[in-house]
Amino acid sequence: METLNRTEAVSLTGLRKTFTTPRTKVEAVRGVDLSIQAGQIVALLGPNGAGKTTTVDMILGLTQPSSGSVEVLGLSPHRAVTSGRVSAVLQTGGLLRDMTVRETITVIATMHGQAGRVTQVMDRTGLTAIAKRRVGKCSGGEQQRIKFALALLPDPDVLILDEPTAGMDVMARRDFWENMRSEASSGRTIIFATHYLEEAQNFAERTVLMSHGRIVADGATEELRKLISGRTVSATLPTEQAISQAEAFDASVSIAERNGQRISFKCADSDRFAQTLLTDLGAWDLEISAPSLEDAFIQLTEDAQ
Ligand SMILES: Nc1ncnc2c1ncn2[C@@H]1O[C@H](COP(=O)(O)OP(=O)(O)OP(=O)(O)O)[C@@H](O)[C@H]1O
Repeated sequence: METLNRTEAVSLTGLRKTFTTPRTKVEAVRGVDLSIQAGQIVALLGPNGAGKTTTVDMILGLTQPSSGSVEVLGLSPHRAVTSGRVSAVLQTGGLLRDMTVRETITVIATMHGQAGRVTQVMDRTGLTAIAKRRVGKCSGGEQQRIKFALALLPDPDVLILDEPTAGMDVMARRDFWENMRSEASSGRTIIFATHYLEEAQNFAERTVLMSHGRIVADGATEELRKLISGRTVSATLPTEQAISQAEAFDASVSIAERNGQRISFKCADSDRFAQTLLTDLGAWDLEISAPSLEDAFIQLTEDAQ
């Protein structure tokens, strides 16, 4: 049945999860509202303990919210997952070590009634070359690729990945994301949790930053990248004329803060700008700083208001 939200892949409303143990209460997710449209690629970025896994688990129906609601493709998580329209690559969840790679893919494919997709999925995930290898002999990165292949078997509309490159070296990470890129171009909605800003930058069009169970900011990853790539250069300048000349250095330079002759400039090319300040404009006490991820996001949210 068509619903009004037919272009909405995931909708989270007032989502909360509190884990209660005999000793403590952990508010893992503290009121998350999030709407992800079909076809978007979204990074859930945040440090350890931010609540990313708990959120992903609620989207997949693996954990029940304490309050709030989750809809996936207009369905309950359970219905969306059992219909094969949503699948996931999770941090936990074991593979059987004694089976070969091909056996693993074939068994799960058969269970889903997708035996015809085994060869295609193995080719697409680069597993054909290691088809006869026992899973227990596969590297961490190869095992992640197997999980990725299993997630692709039902040909899902929504693919959720919880730190999919954990345990991979740099090369394996690069290969993995290249693969994902081609999956994304086929119009799937992809949501992935990561600790790495770089992964969000390289892959997601939208980044949702979580911290302490809340969404701290939500915006276009490109905007974030621009904010992060800029630098703040602070220096004391001798004259008003030197300050004006510094401001005219290039179009990216602007004054962020001024305290007498002590000025903080924002700029794109900090190395060249700093050199000009010191050698041509007689500046001293020069400091260069990069905005932290949190700083950048605070600015993003302020800009959005
Ligand atoms: N089953 C549980 N029982 C008690 N506390 C839990 C449980 N699961 C998660 N937590 C706590 O909830 C908080 C959020 O954890 P969660 O795993 O969602 O964060 P995360 O952002 O995914 O972190 P990581 O990047 O380390 O996976 C943490 O403080 C964690 O210790």
